[in-house]
Amino acid sequence: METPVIVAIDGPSGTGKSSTSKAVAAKLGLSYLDTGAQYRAMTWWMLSNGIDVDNAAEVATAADKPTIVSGTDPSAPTITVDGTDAAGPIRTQEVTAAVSAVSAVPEVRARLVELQRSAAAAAPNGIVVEGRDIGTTVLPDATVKIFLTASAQARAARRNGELNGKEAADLAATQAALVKRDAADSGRKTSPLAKADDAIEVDTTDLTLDQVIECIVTLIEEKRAAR
Ligand SMILES: Nc1ncnc2c1ncn2[C@@H]1O[C@H](COP(=O)(O)OP(=O)(O)O)[C@@H](O)[C@H]1O
Ligand SMILES: Nc1ccn([C@H]2C[C@H](O)[C@@H](COP(=O)(O)OP(=O)(O)O)O2)c(=O)n1
Repeated sequence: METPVIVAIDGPSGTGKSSTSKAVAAKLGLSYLDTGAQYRAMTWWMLSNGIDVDNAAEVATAADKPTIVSGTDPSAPTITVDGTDAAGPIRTQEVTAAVSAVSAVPEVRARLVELQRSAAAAAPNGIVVEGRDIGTTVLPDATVKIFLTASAQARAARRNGELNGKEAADLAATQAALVKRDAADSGRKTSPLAKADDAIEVDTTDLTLDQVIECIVTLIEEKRAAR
C-alpha cells in the first residue's frame, strides 16, 4: 500500500485555504481537516460558557473541558462541540473577533494540536490539513507544505463576496479586520502564523480557485512520483 500523503496548507485569512484544501482532498481521495474551525469551536464554547476570553489564565483552565470532534470527509466536513453541531455558530462575527485571543493561549494549542496529529495519523490514504502552523509545528514532516498568500484587497473582496448582500459590504472595514487578525496571529508567542522554511509559497491574488487547485494537485503528484 502507498504511504499516506500528508499535505500542510497554511496562510492568512481569505487566501483560499478552505476552498482549495477541500477540493484538493476530494480530487486525490484524501481526508480533510480545517484546524481554524477547531479554534473557532473552542472560542464558541468559551463565549457560550461565560469565560472571559481576554483572561488567558481563565481560558487555559477551561481549555480541556469541551469535546471537539471534526469529521474529515472533504465533501461534507463537520464539527461538533459536546455532541452539538457547531458549523453555524462558529462563523459569527462574535467568534471571529475573539478567536485570535483564544488561539494564542498555549493550553488551547496543546489540546488542539494533539487532536490534529491524531486525525492525521488516522487518515487511511493521507490528509490535507489547513491552518496557520501546520507546516511549522503540527506536522513538520508533511509530504508537501504550501503557504498561500494574496493581497489584503483581494482577500477582503473575497470575504465580502461571501455575504451575498446580507450585510452592508464595507470593503475598508473588512480589510481592516482581516489585517488586524493577521497581525495578532503572526505576532503571538506560541506557534504564530508563519511560512515553514520548506513550504512552497503560492500567491493567489491573480489566480482563479481552479488554477490554485490545479497548481497544488500538480505539486503533490510531483512529490508522490519522486518518492
Ligand atoms: N483564487 C481565488 N480567487 C477568487 N476567489 C477565491 C479564490 N480562492 C478562494 N476564493 C474565495 O474566497 C473566499 C475565502 O476563501 P477560503 O477558502 O474560505 O479562504 P481561507 O480558508 O484562507 O480563509 C471564498 O468565498 C472562496 O470561494
Ligand atoms: N492552525 C491554526 C488555525 C487557526 N488558528 C486561529 C487563528 C485564526 O484567526 C482563527 C480562525 O481560523 P480560520 O482558518 O477559521 O479563519 P478564516 O477562515 O481565515 O477566517 O483560528 C490558529 O491559531 N491556528
